[in-house]
Amino acid sequence: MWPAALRACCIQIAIKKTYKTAKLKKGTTLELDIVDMAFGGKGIAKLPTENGEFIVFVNNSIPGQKVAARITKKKKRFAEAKLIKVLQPAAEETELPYQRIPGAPFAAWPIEKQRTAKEQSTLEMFKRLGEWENVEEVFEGYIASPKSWHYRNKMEYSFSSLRSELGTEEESWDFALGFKRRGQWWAVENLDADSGLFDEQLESQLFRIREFCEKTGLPAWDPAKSEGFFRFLVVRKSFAQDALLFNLVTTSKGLDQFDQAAFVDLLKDILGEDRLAGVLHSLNDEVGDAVKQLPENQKLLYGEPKVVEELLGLSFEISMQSFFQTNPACAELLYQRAIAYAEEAMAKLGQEDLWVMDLFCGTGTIAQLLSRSPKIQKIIGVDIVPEAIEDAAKNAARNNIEGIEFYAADVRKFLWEYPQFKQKIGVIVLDPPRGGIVPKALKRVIELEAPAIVYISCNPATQARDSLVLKEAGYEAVKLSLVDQFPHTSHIESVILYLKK
Ligand SMILES: C[S@@+](CC[C@H](N)C(=O)[O-])C[C@H]1O[C@@H](n2cnc3c(N)ncnc32)[C@H](O)[C@@H]1O
Repeated sequence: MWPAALRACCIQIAIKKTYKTAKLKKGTTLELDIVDMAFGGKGIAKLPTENGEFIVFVNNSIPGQKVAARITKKKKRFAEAKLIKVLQPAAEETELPYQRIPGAPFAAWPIEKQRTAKEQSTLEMFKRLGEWENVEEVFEGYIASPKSWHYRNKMEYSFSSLRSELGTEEESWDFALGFKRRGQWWAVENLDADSGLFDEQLESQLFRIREFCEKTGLPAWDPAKSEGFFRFLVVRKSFAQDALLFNLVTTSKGLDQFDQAAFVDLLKDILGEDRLAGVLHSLNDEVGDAVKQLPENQKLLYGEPKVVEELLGLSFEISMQSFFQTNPACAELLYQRAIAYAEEAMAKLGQEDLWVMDLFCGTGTIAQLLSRSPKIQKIIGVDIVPEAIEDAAKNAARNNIEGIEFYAADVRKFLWEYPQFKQKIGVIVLDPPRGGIVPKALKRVIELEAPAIVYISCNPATQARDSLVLKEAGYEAVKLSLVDQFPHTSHIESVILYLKK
């Protein structure tokens, strides 16, 4: 018998496979062992090749998993691959009492593991993309979501006449309502049970909505022909009211055969009248695959077209098309941190009559919270969505807050058209959408010459890119916090305080 060490060594030699880099082509499917994680929820597999180690990044996979993944992009030393299937879960993954959905790829991974992976990979990314060497020194901590489950206040379900079998790539022509299978836009996996992310009462009965719609005889959206009747079901929830607002999006083809009153009755039956805030029906005849909730194409079938949410003692009326933070309990912590950074900057400035700008202000949440500060004389809020600005103005009135100037405008155009704000602003709060700030808009922001910027981002990678530009312009990042607004996903929110040198 060979000694144990020698036996182990021989086994390793036997199973260690060397890959030919030429064979690692786009379109090739591989079985991979995920050993680490990079920013953005990309699992890392390391393959030995004739040229040394070759890295494969697999979206939405976690260390410890064995996966099947297809190469989508190949470079000299690494490739990107699309997750096809988890062949073997990681040892740390747990059984869940929920239906797994594509939007929550890490749900079975303990939340503490998610935290470590998100924290480390985000700091690493800031160092690399943002050239931010001392990031650990200014990092003030990771704020966990107060709720790990049922934290979301909005869901968009899709209808499709192409159903994807759960957990497989098999598709069949069938009436489906749920979520699009990961990585593609045509086939939908039925949601037949609570996903653990949104509203348990609704999701455990969503199948009844599917059955009702199918029985009407009207077709679900056919992604191949770009036609059909049922397209999307968007649901917004208020935790304060404990009520849901629905928007059913259909085409107009067959509208006269659709019994709207019966649809409302079904929702009342599912939730009970107390939990049904309102029902809207929107028409969208465009072929593009976007929800499009234009108010001019909307009819209110029941209740109110809005819900009311409460955050940090203020109350906010939110319409279907306005942005509102998806995880309100965690948003309170995010806002508190952003306000603390703004206040710290204001204390340094030492003035009592500051002007503050809340750019990309949505329904004006941050502007209204800032209005409590005695050091601020004037607040200007800007957002491109007119309904969000209408909501912002109404919300300020509702909260008895006066004097905030809200503008419905593109930030870049606004700053171009109102040059009078240059050198007048003490603190700028920036909270752009996931794509970040377009370079011309960032240039205009820099031209304001504000001594401090508080930049909130739901995509730290674009924030890291913007940080380089801000650094060039003399802004030093002095504080950073990460906030887990999106448990079970690869996403993370970050808040940075920049001071002008
Ligand atoms: C991440 S949200 C932030 C909203 C707000 N600060 C909050 O916490 O509720 C980004 C906002 O940017 C707005 N937006 C997107 N592009 C814009 C642009 N070019 N100019 C102005 N606002 C824009 C969106 O309508 C959305 O309300």
